[in-house]
Amino acid sequence: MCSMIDLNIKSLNNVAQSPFLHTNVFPLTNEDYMRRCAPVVICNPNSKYRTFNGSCNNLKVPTWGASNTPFLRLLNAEYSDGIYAFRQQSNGSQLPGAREINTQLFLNNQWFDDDELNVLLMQWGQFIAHDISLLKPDISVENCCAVQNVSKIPTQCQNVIDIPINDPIYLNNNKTCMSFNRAVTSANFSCPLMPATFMVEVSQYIDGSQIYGSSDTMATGLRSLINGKLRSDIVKGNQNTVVEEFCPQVNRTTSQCDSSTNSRVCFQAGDIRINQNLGNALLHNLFLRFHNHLASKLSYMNQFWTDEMLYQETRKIIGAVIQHITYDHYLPIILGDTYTEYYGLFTPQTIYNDRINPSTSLEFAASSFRILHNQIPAKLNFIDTMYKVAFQVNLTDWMDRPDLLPMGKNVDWLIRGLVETTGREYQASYNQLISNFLFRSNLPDITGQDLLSIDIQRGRDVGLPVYNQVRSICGISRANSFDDLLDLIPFKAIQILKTLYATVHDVDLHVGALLEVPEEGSMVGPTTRCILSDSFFRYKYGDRFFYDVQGQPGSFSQEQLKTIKQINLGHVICATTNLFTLPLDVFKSLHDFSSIKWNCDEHFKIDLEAWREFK
Ligand code: HEM
Ligand SMILES: [Ca+2]
Repeated sequence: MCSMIDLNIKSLNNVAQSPFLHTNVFPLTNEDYMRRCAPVVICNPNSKYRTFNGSCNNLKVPTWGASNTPFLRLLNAEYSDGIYAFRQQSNGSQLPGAREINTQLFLNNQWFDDDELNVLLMQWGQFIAHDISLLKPDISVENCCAVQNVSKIPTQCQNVIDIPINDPIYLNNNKTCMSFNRAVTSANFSCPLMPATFMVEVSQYIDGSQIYGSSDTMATGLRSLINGKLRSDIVKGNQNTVVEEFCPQVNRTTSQCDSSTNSRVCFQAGDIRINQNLGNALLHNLFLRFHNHLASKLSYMNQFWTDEMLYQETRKIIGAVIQHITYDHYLPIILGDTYTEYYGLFTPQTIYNDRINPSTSLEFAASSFRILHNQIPAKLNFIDTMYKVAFQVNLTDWMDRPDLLPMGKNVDWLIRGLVETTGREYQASYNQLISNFLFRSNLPDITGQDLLSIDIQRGRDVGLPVYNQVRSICGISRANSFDDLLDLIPFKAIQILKTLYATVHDVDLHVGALLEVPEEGSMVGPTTRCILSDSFFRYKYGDRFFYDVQGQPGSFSQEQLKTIKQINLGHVICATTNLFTLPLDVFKSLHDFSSIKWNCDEHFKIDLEAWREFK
């Protein structure tokens, strides 16, 4: 385990880049934190296991990718004062309001075509997002709208979202303000830097930190310390038979849960967002069960293994499974399979490169990966064993309230719902409910929020570069006029952009990217695809513990790798629920239910023989 520093500054000058970015010039600020504030860390190069916070993965720059270190900037910060104030248009005027943009460009664009892909695909994306990124808003003032008339508006409340007077949804509520809290900066971590620098508060590698936690203390608190298992709540049936296992619960009044909602259940996991919505809470619960299931099997096989060995070996397998599902099953659908293969995101074996910075980029976290917010459905289906929709809930009615999950057969019914409900087709809009009624809370002034406006505003908060600049760093020609955008954005949308922005150089990254039409075979536009690929390239080639890297102290044996490569999300579902059958490709729903003949017992069995150790 690491303690204090051993930072080799020289190695920072020698970074390698992904093949997706067409530039060799990167912001100098990327190194400021490393030079001025990074703690000294001494690593054990022989450790077989990852640290919880991600440090010591890169032995030359041990803090790369660690929790509580800054986001990477691919391009310079865009602030009107060069430091922290929101960007202005090129003619010095204010940018169009984020909500104004949503109402003019996106709100009425929703259509209802379904895809053959299912809602589980969306949910996997969010689960991964929480593994690699957490940018916390400064919520020391809860409702920023309430402090707009005070003589000195608190800094984090100075950029609330204006609601236009003719807003189609909020019109009747006399709402003029939507609360927005700016994100905490490195100054909150005793490291004031200029321009504003933002910190990732989770381990940035794809390592299951949302399950296990991103610090030693958090990880220990989640362990049972018996037979390698995680702490859990067992819900018992009538005859005291064990029926279901859930993540442990904590009191709602803790910071983990929003006490303003009238709900009972508050789960605990490695990531504070576990309770944010039912689908996310569901995946967390399945992975907790999966961990405990694998730990039991390993312990039965290797009875002399200690709790620590069982826990760490299981954690290692779970991290590998998450990476395997992400790179081999999820990304080819999102980015296109020919593309992922061509650019080495989908390869038989990863060669680790210690010059690749594995950190999460701001462009990725504050915009590009959030483009997939457009996959979120308005409603979730709970589907029974007869494949009938037992009931339906609005996703936004259950934000921060996972109460439904431990009731009746809801775990089974919801996972069947995610698998059997077709997803939202790629489109330049978010669904109506998430665009208007996100976090509808009991507070009198807040009738609802708009995720798309928040995403646009968050981009400005962290000083994201404009759309045109990101296009060019991605090798797409820089537009000189609005009409040059016609290569990627539909004509009608460009006409509206002209009414909103002063010039084409002012268009926000999130706005331009969401309007782009995806290329054949991919689910996102070319600019988004470039930034997503850049990040997933970093998380793969910059991770010394990536599951198929060979020659490291913790590398899997060939036999073990073979087993991991056979596992998909279907195996996880079969091992942790009462479902008997699944589609073979678990991210695709089958409209014809009679064709679902893939039995859990036959097709989704896991054999851990490769982990048997002979003493
Ligand atoms: C299930 C529905 C989802 C809900 C309700 C939801 C909601 C949210 C909210 C409220 C935020 C924070 C906004 C802010 O204050 O800046 C956020 C951030 C984010 N979301 Fe989602 N989201 C969902 C699904 C997804 C999906 C499917 C993806 C990607 C595939 C995704 C990727 C992200 C990312 C990357 C962030 C930034 C994380 C950070 O750095 O803190 N989300 N989401
Ligand atoms: Ca992580």
